[in-house]
Amino acid sequence: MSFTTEQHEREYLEEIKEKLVFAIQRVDDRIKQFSTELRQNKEYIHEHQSGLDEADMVAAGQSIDRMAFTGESAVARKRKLMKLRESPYFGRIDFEADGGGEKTEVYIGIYTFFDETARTNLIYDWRAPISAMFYDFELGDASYTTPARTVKGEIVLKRQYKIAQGRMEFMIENAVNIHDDILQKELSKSSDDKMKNIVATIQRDQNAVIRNETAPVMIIQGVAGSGKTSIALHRIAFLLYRFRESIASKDILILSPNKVFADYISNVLPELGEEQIPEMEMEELAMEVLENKYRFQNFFQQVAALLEHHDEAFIARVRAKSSFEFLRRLNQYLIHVENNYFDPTELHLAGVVIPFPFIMERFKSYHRIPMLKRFPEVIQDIQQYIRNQTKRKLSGQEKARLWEAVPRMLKFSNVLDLYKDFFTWSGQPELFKRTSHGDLEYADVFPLIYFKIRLEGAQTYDHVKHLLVDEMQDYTPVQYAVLSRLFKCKKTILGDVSQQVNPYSASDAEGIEQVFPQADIVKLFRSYRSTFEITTFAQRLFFNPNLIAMERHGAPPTVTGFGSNAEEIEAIKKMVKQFEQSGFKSLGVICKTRQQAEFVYREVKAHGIHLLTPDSTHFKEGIIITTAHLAKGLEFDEVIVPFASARNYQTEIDKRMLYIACTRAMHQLTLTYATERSVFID
Ligand SMILES: Nc1ncnc2c1ncn2[C@@H]1O[C@H](COP(=O)(O)OP(=O)(O)OP(=O)(O)O)[C@@H](O)[C@H]1O
Repeated sequence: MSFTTEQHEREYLEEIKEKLVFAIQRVDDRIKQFSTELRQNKEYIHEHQSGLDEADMVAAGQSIDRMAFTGESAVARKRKLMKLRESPYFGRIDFEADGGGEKTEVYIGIYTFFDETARTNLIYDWRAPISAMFYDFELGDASYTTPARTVKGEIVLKRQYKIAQGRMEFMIENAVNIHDDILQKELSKSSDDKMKNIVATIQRDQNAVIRNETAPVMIIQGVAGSGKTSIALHRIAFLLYRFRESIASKDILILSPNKVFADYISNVLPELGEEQIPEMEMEELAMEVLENKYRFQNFFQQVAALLEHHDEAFIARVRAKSSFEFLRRLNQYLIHVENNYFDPTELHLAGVVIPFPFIMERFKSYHRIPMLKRFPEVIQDIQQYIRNQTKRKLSGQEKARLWEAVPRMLKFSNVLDLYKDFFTWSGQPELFKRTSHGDLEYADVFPLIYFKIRLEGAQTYDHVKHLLVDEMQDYTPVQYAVLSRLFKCKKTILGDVSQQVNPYSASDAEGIEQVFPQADIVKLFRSYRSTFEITTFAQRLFFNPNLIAMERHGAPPTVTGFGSNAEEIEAIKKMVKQFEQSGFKSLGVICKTRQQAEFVYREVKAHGIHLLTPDSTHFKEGIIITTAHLAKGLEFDEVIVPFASARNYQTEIDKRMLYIACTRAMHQLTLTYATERSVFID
């Protein structure tokens, strides 16, 4: 790149920064003006309170609310401008539309910056239609689509910039495939904080997912570190921008695996200028739909039970309830119930005989209403039948008799009883068992909810306009059937089938597609998180022939054996100390079980080390000791996996945990064991 080009860009950056400073001043003045007016209005109301009638008070209140809202928007605008001043843009394309139009210089940043004096867009939001070309095309023919039309033309120049604290660190002229240099730089950085935005380096296939506006259900199946969660959050930011008239952050819901993960990703949308979206865990949803009427085991407890004891009967129960076949059987049984469990008898009331076929026919005619909710309709029809015969209204006592007789014609009155009956009907009563505490097993919770929805109905979540489901592999077809009935909105569902924490109960994209046949499936094979060496190591645990590892190199993972656990712990303590001097910012010590994590925590305990358990609600920076289950979705510069011994990692579920733990490492991975190493890393 010529010196003059770079010099020119640096000057242009200064020009833009000046304009930003000027814009910030103007917003500041407006904010001051709003707050003065607001104060004056409040004072006026206070002073004239006695002279104002109710209507005046309401009007004054509304005016204050309006002013406060406008003031808040100005404050938000100022925040965005301040951020832009630090890093105004990261890319530029010069585009010539076909038909001899003018060349447009499109500088792309995290937000729009519109120069009100010149009435031009100085910076385009990365989500603007024209900005899509930055991600989709290199130099040459290009096009972009607006809601109204497709514009074709040519990109004649393309540049990338790294601007931090208002200073241009470097710029790259893109004659060929651009993204790799800057992407490599971004990926090799240390990470000490929560998840970050990736707007400057979104890849083409990722961009297609982010900007997909049409899919009613979008399933993203991607290998570990392929950017699924990042993409899903950028997709939400995109949808909030594209459909800003009809969708706000509060209308989106993310079903997240746990509170730590929810906290870990909570920075991304605010960084992109959007508000955080509401979050819920599956268990919270279950509790809400079941109206807190049942006590049940949660998913963490189910997985812990599977890890701690190899109980064949328990595994069989979990496995049976996670198949698509199970959902099919539930549906078959519901048809059986519909056809056989309402058994009307002839009724004698008010001197009239109501024949049972009439009652049956009325009951069936309401097949669209859940069975347990049909009685009011059927009873009303019977009353009408009697009125037609007797030409009089029924007495209170007669009505009470009807209300007693009709519900009794149904062979059950309680959803849980019916759910238990399902197992008798299917000839497998042994598949229903409560935990040793008398709670429902986790595997029964969503089938029970499914029955509740079908038999009693349930509240729906119509206020949710987009549902995001992360870690899709951990949910069963029945869970998806429940989600499809509760949430009628569009959905983005993402996960990685190799990262199941419960191999007996997991879904892949094709399985989920059976519940959502209208879904678009996208598969991502390029892994960005880990060095080539770490990805290659993890591939030996679960080989995916389609996976593409980043050509980013680092130290090969090490596997170190010790004579005893005590020696192993001493070595881990040393590694933690070394980490503190290493220049890395985050370390995850990832164990198989909670007990092991607690043990390491007690042994290594030192200032600044955090233990994450299923009860934790926040992600912590620095050194974290936790389990593979909880570490899922997180990442660390360095990962230590203790107790990688033959005894500790021997079953299928153990292997999954090991895989999850290893794939959390970005730059360095160390496994330790005492006596004999696990066969999985042999
Ligand atoms: N286009 C990109 N530019 C820069 N960084 C990226 C890009 N795509 C992904 N990354 C980085 O790769 C890492 C993994 O991303 P993310 O956590 O979203 O992946 P994931 O597929 O959800 O991972 P996992 O399933 O293993 O938890 C993150 O550090 C993310 O910032």
